Amino acid sequence: MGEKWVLMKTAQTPTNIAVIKYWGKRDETLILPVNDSISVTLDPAHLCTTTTVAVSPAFQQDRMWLNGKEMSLSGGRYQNCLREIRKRAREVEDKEKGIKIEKKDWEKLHLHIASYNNFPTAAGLASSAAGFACLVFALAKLMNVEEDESQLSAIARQGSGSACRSLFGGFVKWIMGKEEDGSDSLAVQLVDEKHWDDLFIIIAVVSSRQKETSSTSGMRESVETSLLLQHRAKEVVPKRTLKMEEAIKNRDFASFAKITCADSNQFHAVCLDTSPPIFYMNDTSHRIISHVEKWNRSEESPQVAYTFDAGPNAVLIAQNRKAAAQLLQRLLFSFPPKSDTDLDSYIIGDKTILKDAGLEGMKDVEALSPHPENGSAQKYPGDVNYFICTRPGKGPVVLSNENLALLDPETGLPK
Ligand SMILES: Nc1ncnc2c1ncn2[C@@H]1O[C@H](COP(=O)(O)OP(=O)(O)OP(=O)(O)O)[C@@H](O)[C@H]1O
Ligand SMILES: C[C@@](O)(CCOP(=O)(O)OP(=O)(O)O)CC(=O)O
Repeated sequence: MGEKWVLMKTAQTPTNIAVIKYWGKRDETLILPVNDSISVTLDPAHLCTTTTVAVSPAFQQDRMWLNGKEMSLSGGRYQNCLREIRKRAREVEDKEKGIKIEKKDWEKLHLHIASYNNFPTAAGLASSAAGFACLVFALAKLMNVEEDESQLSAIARQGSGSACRSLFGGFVKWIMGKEEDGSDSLAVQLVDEKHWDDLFIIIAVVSSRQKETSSTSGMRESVETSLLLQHRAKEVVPKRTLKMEEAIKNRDFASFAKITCADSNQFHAVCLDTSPPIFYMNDTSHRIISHVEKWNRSEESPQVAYTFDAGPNAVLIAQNRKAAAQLLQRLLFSFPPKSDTDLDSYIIGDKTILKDAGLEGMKDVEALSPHPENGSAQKYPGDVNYFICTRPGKGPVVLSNENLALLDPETGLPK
């Protein structure tokens, strides 16, 4: 194999937000959780990872570039994913390019990987979930791997637990499994993204000053010190997961919202029950919860569910566009942008919701009046960095348009 050919594949993968949280491992290396979890996949049109993987006999070593900067692949999580996917690589033939790779060649051939997140990395928006899912999915396509998405999810899981849920669109369950080798700890799709397409999601990216504890170390500390975590994993989550599956199947928003909020709150209670306690939410997060709770209580049935991961950002799931438009009015009244920010950069993603909310410019935001149920007309300009408007979305796809590849087809280096 002295030739200079380069063979590539590019894939795009969504991120996801858990409505029943994964928090705690029973095996740190294999990344096996102490409970099942359920998530909704977010529309990749607004939040996604694109990854190009390439193989060539000319490559001297495995290399990776994340958002244009070369990074090390020596970490255990990357090595585990690469090893597991290489094991499953099969013969690949591209007759047009005159390339033939035998199964055994994959052991010696090196890879180049370039990845780009269209949203901030390591900012509490689950970049590791989309990132590892995309890496595994793209490599599986390049290497002609036979395994289905669930089996690939068990590999992505070894990069970051929550990544296993990004192999599917719609609503996804990560089954914790029982086997010691982790072979049955994988994700399955509950319903696809079309099943409940009324839902609309608004993410408040909340400004935070302090550096948070990473999910990995936070959950390790919770497993070591929180009795509430033990109770949650054994008694609460198994029952809650069944109820959540029912709510999703029946599109029962009242039940969905109740369980989603309760589970987010219990996850943060576990963090407080950890020694030393971990604080992921801040005053702005608490204010958003209080707004949503008051509004839901003032209506006949809940309009919005909230959930927070290991950080202060609020993910707000509205039962439909109408509720989302009303939510946006409420949010923009209390959390307007700073005076030097325009609405166009403050509301990103699916901006069509602005029109539904009657908010075409800053003057409409300034004209908003307080909502009676809130009981406070106080404003907090600048406490939210920006809002991302999105919806439940589809799972990973291969991008066949070569122009979208992140590596040069001749050199295999970043474009
Ligand atoms: N596109 C990507 N491809 C491969 N790895 C990625 C990618 N994006 C992020 N990662 C990995 O994930 C790490 C960031 O994960 P981290 O858990 O700190 O943040 P996050 O996932 O954005 O936020 P959170 O877990 O709090 O929601 C990066 O340092 C990198 O190792
Ligand atoms: C709060 C969470 O977002 C925790 C996610 O944890 P990670 O998947 O980031 O942790 P590692 O498996 O150690 O990489 C809840 C969830 O996504 O279920």
